[in-house]
Amino acid sequence: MTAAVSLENVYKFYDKRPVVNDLSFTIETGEIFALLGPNGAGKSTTIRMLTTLTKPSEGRLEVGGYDVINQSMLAKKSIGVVLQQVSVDGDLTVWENMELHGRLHHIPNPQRKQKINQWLEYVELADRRNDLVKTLSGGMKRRLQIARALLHQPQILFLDEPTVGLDPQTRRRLWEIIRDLNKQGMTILLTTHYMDEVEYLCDAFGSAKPGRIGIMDSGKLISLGTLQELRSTYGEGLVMKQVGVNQVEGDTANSWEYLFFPTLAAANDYLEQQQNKTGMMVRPSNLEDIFVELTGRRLD
Ligand SMILES: Nc1ncnc2c1ncn2[C@@H]1O[C@H](COP(=O)(O)OP(=O)(O)OP(=O)(O)O)[C@@H](O)[C@H]1O
Repeated sequence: MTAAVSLENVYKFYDKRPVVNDLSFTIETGEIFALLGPNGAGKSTTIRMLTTLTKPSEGRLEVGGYDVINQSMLAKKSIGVVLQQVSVDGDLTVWENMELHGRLHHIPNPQRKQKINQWLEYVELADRRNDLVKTLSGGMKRRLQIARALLHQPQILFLDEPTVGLDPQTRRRLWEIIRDLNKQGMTILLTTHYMDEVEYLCDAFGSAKPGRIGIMDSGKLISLGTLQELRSTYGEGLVMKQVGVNQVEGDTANSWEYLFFPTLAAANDYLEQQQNKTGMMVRPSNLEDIFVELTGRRLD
């Protein structure tokens, strides 16, 4: 099976500094893949290269089986893109924004009209079709961006931090949409800072395969696998040990040492053997623990 997305030894330099540093991975057709990492890790640059917005300095990138440099028109046709910045035009109506995108992609009438209706219904914006986009909430604008990205029937959807700045209910709504699209067979690559987003979207749901998680830091892919694979690799059981109290801007914060164990039972056994259990606790490990272990810092 052809990979939906593939990167081979990709580099991007800004002022001779590698912000993407020898990145290689593939995403299978129908897979959901989350690229996770702190600010400046190189996630957006990776998406920008895959969506033909920025050229790689070195390496090969393919989307939908097309080389993003030499077959950029075909590559562009196979992808839908939702970028961090809300890119819909506030002075046009919802319908006009969709119409403009449909015309840019040469979708003929009446198919265009039918598709616009279909996707506006899907993201529950049909009743707002005649409203100016600047009157929509942040979540609605994001849903419009998604509807617009889907209009030309792409096989792969790229979402760069799709839920940043949205309230919890709206984030959940978007997660449902993303999950449903993936269930329908859409390949999805998203970037995010949010652990709960990754855990929710990459969970095995229904009969679907769990999504994979790529952790990036300083331009490099430092870990790759399903949540279960990452937990098996780094340890499913965790002992948290209080090692001191930090002064943070006049406030105090506990400082913890994390000890990983292959299983929760092994973590419990370790705790049992300790003479002084003060300041120690055991729990199953989660994605954030693994991230902290790998990068030595927390996400924003
Ligand atoms: N056009 C540019 N010129 C110079 N440096 C850039 C440019 N675009 C990005 N960078 C730098 O590249 C690095 C990676 O940025 P990028 O936006 O890809 O990271 P990110 O993981 O998406 O971060 P965030 O989560 O904050 O969006 C950063 O250090 C950034 O300052």
